[in-house]
Amino acid sequence: MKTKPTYIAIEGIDGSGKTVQIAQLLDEISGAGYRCREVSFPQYDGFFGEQIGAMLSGRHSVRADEVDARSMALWYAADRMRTMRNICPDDYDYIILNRYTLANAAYQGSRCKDSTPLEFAKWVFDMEEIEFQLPVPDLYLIFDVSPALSAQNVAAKGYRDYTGDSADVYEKSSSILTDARSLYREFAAMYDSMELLECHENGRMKSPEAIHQAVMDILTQRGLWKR
Ligand SMILES: Nc1ncnc2c1ncn2[C@@H]1O[C@H](COP(=O)(O)OP(=O)(O)O)[C@@H](O)[C@H]1O
Ligand SMILES: Cc1cn([C@H]2C[C@H](O)[C@@H](COP(=O)(O)OP(=O)(O)O)O2)c(=O)[nH]c1=O
Repeated sequence: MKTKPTYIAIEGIDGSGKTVQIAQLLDEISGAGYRCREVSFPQYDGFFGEQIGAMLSGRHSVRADEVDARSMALWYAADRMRTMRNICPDDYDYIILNRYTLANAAYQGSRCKDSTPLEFAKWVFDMEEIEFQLPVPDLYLIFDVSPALSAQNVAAKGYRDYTGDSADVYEKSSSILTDARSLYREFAAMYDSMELLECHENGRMKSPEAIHQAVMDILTQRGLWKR
């Protein structure tokens, strides 16, 4: 008997196509008769996520690119704890996470001044997985795109409640995006439970269909998907 859902976290820098692909993945999973849902982080309408959105917008007195990395990571971790404790794992076969703990390791790790990014990542995983006892994903699938494509795709997003028509403070920072992308690539090379998926070719996005097929191939190869 299945005891827990399969948790798949989709990661990557802003505008890497996570949300577009998760919609297709959910269609495929539910079409095959499995019970599934998406959980997206941060939860901008939640108690902690509302503050995160205000800090990301750049219009708050405290900005997300000025708060120290550990304090900022705590907000995101608290938002995850509040959200995940209200989800009953028995209700699902698959839970698809639109960003998760690894986003904290990559983005805040790229901003951290008091330790190396890898030491910081260990601190983040200890906080979220051990101290907060959050479920550990079966797979972190990291979408790789260049910062240039990221900027192009973010510009196509349009209005968002927390930041209006403008990009948020991390999306506006090419150094945060470049460093977070490098860290994602480093993590993918280091951990078996993480895998990089190149979503671009010759300076352009691969088609949504090609990326979806690659996602399903990876899940199949890892024994996480059987139609
Ligand atoms: N494979 C793709 N090819 C072309 N454009 C894409 C592709 N995937 C996403 N986009 C564009 O990028 C924008 C941002 O995608 P989205 O999935 O919201 O990114 P993320 O969730 O990673 O921030 C979309 O609105 C769409 O315009
Ligand atoms: C979930 C999460 C996001 N972040 C960062 C990554 C993003 O730049 C920012 C907002 O995430 P997100 O909502 O994915 O951005 P978007 O508005 O494009 O959907 O927060 C962290 O630093 N730590 C985290 O744990």
